[in-house]
Amino acid sequence: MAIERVAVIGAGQMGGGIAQVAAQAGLSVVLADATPELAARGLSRIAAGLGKLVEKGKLPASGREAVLARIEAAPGLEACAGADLAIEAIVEKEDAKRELFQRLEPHLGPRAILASNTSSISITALAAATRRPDRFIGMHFMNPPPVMQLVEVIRGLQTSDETWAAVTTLAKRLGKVTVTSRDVPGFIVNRVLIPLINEACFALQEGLASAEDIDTAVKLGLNHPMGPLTLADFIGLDTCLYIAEVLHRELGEDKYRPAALLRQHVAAGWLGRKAGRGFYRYDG
Ligand SMILES: CC(=O)CC(=O)SCCNC(=O)CCNC(=O)[C@H](O)C(C)(C)COP(=O)(O)OP(=O)(O)OC[C@H]1O[C@@H](n2cnc3c(N)ncnc32)[C@H](O)[C@@H]1OP(=O)(O)O
Ligand SMILES: NC(=O)C1=CN([C@@H]2O[C@H](COP(=O)(O)OP(=O)(O)OC[C@H]3O[C@@H](n4cnc5c(N)ncnc54)[C@H](OP(=O)(O)O)[C@@H]3O)[C@@H](O)[C@H]2O)C=CC1
Repeated sequence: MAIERVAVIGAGQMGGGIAQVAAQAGLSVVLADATPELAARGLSRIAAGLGKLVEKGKLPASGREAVLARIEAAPGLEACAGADLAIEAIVEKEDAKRELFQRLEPHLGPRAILASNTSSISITALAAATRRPDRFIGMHFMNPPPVMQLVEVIRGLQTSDETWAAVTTLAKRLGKVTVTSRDVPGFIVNRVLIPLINEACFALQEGLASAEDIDTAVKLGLNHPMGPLTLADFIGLDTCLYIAEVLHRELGEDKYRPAALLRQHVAAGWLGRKAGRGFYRYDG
């Protein structure tokens, strides 16, 4: 089935980025969040991101307007009616996601596909909470979605071949490279990344070196674009903790236990760049 109209639910850093990518590829997009303010905030972040591209001469000003015109920012879920695909990008909590899908489904047509951008939660379990488990799939974009090439496609036990083919084709139309993962906690990327970030938190907690030196060592020593603590701040420390908890609980091995320092930062509300403070401070 061809996908022309996409709804993105959750206008945070990922939802906004996914909406932007879809609109840049010519699709019609609804960006929904709980309140008008949150939906509008998502849209203004997209406008700012596109503005950077105009400044760099990579997009004409008219192109920016055309992309923005394809995105409707909406409070609530009613505006998602008519979507061929709904991509959920709300907080990384299973209960919240299940509840959202149950509220969303009555607004969608019977053939619409449901996708979750979850970083770690079982697609099979989320699918089972809906009435269309065969048309449910994981579509995991990387942060920031407009820049990163990869989309992980995660098949739940019930995902049909048709759903997989439609979503993989769409991801390619969005200019992304896809990999397909089985539905195992953390999938591919976070199975590898979150233990790295968590280990950096343990290293900091143990006083192995300063945050700056841990980051510089990994950045320059391994040629990563960002050190792991900077990357954790960029992802959001709450999101990193929730993913680490899923890995620990579901894979059942002590090696995945989240560092106490990570828990403490989240408890303090130091959630990273989006909160103005994480392992580092971000002014303005
Ligand atoms: C947690 C999970 O579940 C999974 C995950 O996502 S894990 C996290 C994965 N992400 C990463 O690992 C990111 C690592 N960091 C990086 O790759 C880089 O630091 C970064 C891309 C984030 C920023 O790179 P940078 O060079 O410092 O920034 P910047 O120069 O502003 O942007 C880089 C390019 O992206 C483009 N860009 C930035 N924002 C953009 C936007 N909103 N829309 C379109 N293009 C954008 C810029 O135009 C620029 O392009 P050129 O190089 O061609 O000029
Ligand atoms: N950050 C990252 O690097 C990546 C994250 N992801 C995944 O994407 C999803 C979103 O992450 P991210 O964008 O970083 O998170 P953000 O915190 O930036 O955004 C989440 C958005 O969803 C809203 N929201 C939260 N709970 C609900 C709810 N119950 N109903 C409706 N809206 C809600 C939030 O509103 P409010 O601000 O009011 O809470 C916010 O606007 C998570 O599943 C995460 O694991 C995937 C890849 C990378």
